[in-house]
Amino acid sequence: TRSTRPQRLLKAVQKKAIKGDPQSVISTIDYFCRHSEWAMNVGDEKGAILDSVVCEVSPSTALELGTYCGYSAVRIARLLPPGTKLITLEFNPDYAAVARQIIEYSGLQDKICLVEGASGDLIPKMQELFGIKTLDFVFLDHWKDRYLPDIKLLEECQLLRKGSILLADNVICPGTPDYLEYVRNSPRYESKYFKSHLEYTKVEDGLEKSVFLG
Ligand SMILES: CCNc1ncnc2c1ncn2[C@@H]1O[C@H](/C=C/CNC(=O)c2cc(-c3ccc(F)cc3)cc(O)c2O)[C@@H](O)[C@H]1O
Ligand SMILES: [Mg+2]
Repeated sequence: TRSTRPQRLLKAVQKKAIKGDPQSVISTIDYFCRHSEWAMNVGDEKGAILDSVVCEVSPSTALELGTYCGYSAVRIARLLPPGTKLITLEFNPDYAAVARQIIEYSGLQDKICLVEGASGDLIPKMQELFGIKTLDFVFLDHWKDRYLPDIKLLEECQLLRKGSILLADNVICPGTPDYLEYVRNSPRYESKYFKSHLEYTKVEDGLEKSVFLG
């Protein structure tokens, strides 16, 4: 049967990227998605904004919702201080399998904990599963109608503390209107929009950075 797009993306990484070199894996994926097949990675333009927020927060505990092929997991983990880990949740086993191989190829497997499962099931178990109290940084890039219910769940599970940073992809395209309305109007968040473009295109998109105020 025909290969899937994530499998073709993985093949391009294994063929063209330098093993153990995260930047080379990132550049190879961006080149493939710009010149061969578009894929829904956060991409290089929004990725640079993601990088700057990760560097600014320098999180001890970081969570990503929606691993897909692992592109943003590699982007985030390559910037994490030694001894810190990114937890990334992915509920599609085929995508998780590709992501594991891309993460391993980049050499960052010791800084990334990829957990297969749905955010709604795993978030309530995070403290016990990973021995964490709260999260310093959360990157949201999974199903757009799940951003709002999942941050409400993070609040309920007391996984956010005063100063926790949420960074959400695609708040314009495909768009997350209910999430935006919530973080921009809730007294519990201070929100800021970073205008950019949909990965590998000229279409407007952006990231929303929200600080939990406790
Ligand atoms: C059920 C909710 N919980 C979940 N828990 C764990 N993993 C989840 C979950 N939802 C979805 N996922 C996974 O996250 C990923 C889903 C991402 C959804 N992203 C998008 O739809 C998306 C879509 C576009 C886009 C933009 C313009 C277009 F014309 C076409 C597509 C661009 C993006 O940057 C996107 O992120 C998949 O790997 C999926 O298996
Ligand atoms: Mg996205």
